[in-house]
Amino acid sequence: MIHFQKISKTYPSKNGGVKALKNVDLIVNAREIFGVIGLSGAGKSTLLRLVNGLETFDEGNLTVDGVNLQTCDKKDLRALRQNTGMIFQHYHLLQHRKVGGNIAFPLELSGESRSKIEKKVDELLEIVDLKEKKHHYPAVLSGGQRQRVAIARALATNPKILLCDEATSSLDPITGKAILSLLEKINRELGITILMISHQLSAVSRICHRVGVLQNGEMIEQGSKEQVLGYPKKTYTRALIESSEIHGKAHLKREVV
Ligand SMILES: Nc1ncnc2c1ncn2[C@@H]1O[C@H](COP(=O)(O)OP(=O)(O)OP(=O)(O)O)[C@@H](O)[C@H]1O
Repeated sequence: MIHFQKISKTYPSKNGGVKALKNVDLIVNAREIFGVIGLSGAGKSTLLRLVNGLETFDEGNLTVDGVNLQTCDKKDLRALRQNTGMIFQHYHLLQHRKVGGNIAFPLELSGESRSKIEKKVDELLEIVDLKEKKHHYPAVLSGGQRQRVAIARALATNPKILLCDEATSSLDPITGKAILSLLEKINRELGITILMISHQLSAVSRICHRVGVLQNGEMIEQGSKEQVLGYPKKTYTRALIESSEIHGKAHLKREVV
């Protein structure tokens, strides 16, 4: 479980600081897919990066699978990072390593034996359906294939949580859907909790169980996907939906009891 309690974060600036997050309360339950939406600059990336300690916060309390981010030591933080995979819009693969080498990288860092690494790499290639590309360099892969490699690499250390930063935003709609289906499968079959941020409401609407809406650093609304996207309470959320591809999608309303 990821538990944000009254989290605030200000970046220093010449004009007295940019308030990126203001008193954010949020619970992401174990094994759910939670999506955070909001306009550019709303604070989505900041919120995501707090979860694995890539960013720090000023006020509040954040616990991730029982680890308190404010009080934990370096050892706890290392363990938390092993337990938390992350994927990005632009994949961030190591260009000089082949697909197998990219997936092996986190395992090499954690000192696993060669035989264990080989076995795990093959297992992960099977999950992301990319066995035949093991000995290819990232440069010769399509965007969707690169994202599959990034997903396999993120899963190498058997994380319980996967953070997705605009994971499908650079992909065409069909490839994006295939990646979303893969994320859904990972959530369902491996029980991995997924926290995703996206400006594509269609991506969030497709796979998330619950959704939160950030506006200027404030979490203004959160609830089930059907509630938030089908029956938004806030004008800001309504405007986001009306300007998106999901506007008018009946399935969001039908599913509300
Ligand atoms: N390292 C930084 N230093 C100063 N200000 C920052 C820094 N990172 C983010 N900000 C500011 O914090 C606010 C929130 O940024 P953040 O990147 O979290 O938003 P976002 O919703 O992810 O935006 P986008 O969708 O454009 O990536 C913005 O006003 C941004 O300019």
